[in-house]
Amino acid sequence: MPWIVRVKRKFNAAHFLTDYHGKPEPLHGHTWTVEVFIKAEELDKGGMGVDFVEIDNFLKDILPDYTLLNDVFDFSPSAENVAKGLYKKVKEKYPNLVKVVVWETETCGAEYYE
Ligand SMILES: Nc1nc2c(c(=O)[nH]1)N=C([C@H](O)[C@H](O)COP(=O)(O)OP(=O)(O)OP(=O)(O)O)CN2
Ligand SMILES: [Zn+2]
Repeated sequence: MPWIVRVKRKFNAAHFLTDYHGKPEPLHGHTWTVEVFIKAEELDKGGMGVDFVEIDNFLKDILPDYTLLNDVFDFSPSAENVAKGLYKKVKEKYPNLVKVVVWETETCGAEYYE
């Protein structure tokens, strides 16, 4: 019986879409929220699938906090593309990753899975 272990973390970053309805968007920032979903097929003796703290520390290391996302990624940093970029990174560490959800605001976000 599988479980999905979920961890959410916020980061602050600026970005602009390089082609927003035909022209570059003005530079602006968001407090982004990232949530990762990792499948656990079994639990350890303590009842954990994957330790929240370990995942959170990993996210802390890799999330591009206080950056310009256009400098970090070689694609237009939409929520969709940021979700895909982060999925690739998290998947290297956690092969059981199911999906990554990225929220630009409280109400607008995108998720990526394969
Ligand atoms: N599918 C997507 N749509 C949009 C994305 C995206 O990543 N994926 N991104 C943007 C912009 O980057 C932007 O974040 C939208 O900004 P926002 O400030 O919310 O735009 P508003 O005009 O609504 O601004 P207000 O502050 O609410 O006036 C757009 N779309
Ligand atoms: Zn934006």
